[in-house]
Amino acid sequence: MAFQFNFSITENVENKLEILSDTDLLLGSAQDALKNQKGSTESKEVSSEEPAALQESLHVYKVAPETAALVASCCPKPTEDENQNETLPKKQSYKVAREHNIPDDVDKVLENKVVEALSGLYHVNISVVEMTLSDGSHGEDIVSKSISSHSDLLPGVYEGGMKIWECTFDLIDYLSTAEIQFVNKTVLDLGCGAGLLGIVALKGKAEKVHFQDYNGTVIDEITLPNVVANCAAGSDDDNREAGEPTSKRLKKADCSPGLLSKCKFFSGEWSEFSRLLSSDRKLISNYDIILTSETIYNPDYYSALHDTLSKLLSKNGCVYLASKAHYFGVGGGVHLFEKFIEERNVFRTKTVKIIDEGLKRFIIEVAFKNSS
Ligand SMILES: C[S@@+](CC[C@H](N)C(=O)[O-])C[C@H]1O[C@@H](n2cnc3c(N)ncnc32)[C@H](O)[C@@H]1O
Repeated sequence: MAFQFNFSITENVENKLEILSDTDLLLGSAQDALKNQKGSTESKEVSSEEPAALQESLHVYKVAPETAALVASCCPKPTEDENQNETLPKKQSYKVAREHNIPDDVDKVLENKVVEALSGLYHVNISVVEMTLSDGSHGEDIVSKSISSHSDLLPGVYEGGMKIWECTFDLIDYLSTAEIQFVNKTVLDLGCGAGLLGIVALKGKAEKVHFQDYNGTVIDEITLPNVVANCAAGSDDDNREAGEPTSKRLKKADCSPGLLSKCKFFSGEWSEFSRLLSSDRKLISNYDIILTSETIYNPDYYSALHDTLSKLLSKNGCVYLASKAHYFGVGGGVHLFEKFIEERNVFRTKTVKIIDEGLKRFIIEVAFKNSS
């Protein structure tokens, strides 16, 4: 596959977390640090063939040859700790799925994190997380790989979970205005990244909420801390009204064990994840609601995604999927995914919202054809 993901480097991200469009990059602080180190001025890497307006709205840009070389060298090479699936092409490596334990001492999860509030939800400041991980000594080393390749998507290595993507906020809005009920439901936030969708379900009194991300680093450093921050005593809505300082260092999580015990956290590639759930009877493997945002950018993953949805969704369950119309440079998008679904003839889809500002975005519902 040709590697064409890349994005612009934004300035002005220090010490603040904003709702990001896909031209924004949360690696900002760490990248600035790297820039300063190199004493160089990074410039946007865009194709001169794209119209200027289009370039601005894209998060994917043509990749420099040295980046392509780096991505190519990252992806196909199997490493000792990566699972090699016999049924998959030999050259590709896929992350084995695993469950991440919630530490007994949840205070530790928020150590060295800066917690901020946005749209009534707490989340850790991602730039700070990246700074702490950018020395390359941390497991998957996705921060430095992402920085050195100038990319927030490295297929098979890093799938973008460190950043909060725009459609997450579209789906949060939709869930609220459509008054989607989570009470007593089992919910999966698939490709969760920051996990804000699952957190909304948790706050909506879901019975169980599971979070899945490709990268274990994302789960440990971002998703789990975000869930803990939102479960923390005193993090109820009353404390998050306008005027509240948006950034604070939580010294003590004081997390409600009741809420946290409803959650489970998983990393790994989708086929591996659904296999893990199906193989362990202690794990729920049928969800009433699956929430997923910005996960259909890469057509190469459609088969695994489709099969995972069909294995994990309960018979009368519903998937709420948020996506851009099209992911330039990567090739995926709503129409291609809907066509894929139609051909498989397992699910029906319904567009429930179109957001027609900037790059067109969609919320679609996916349910089994034979459901009631
Ligand atoms: C672009 S990010 C979106 C993150 C988050 N949902 C949001 O909207 O901010 C795509 C997410 O899908 C997950 N993902 C993408 N491809 C995957 C694959 N083949 N297997 C497992 N997870 C994958 C990644 O973990 C990543 O977090």
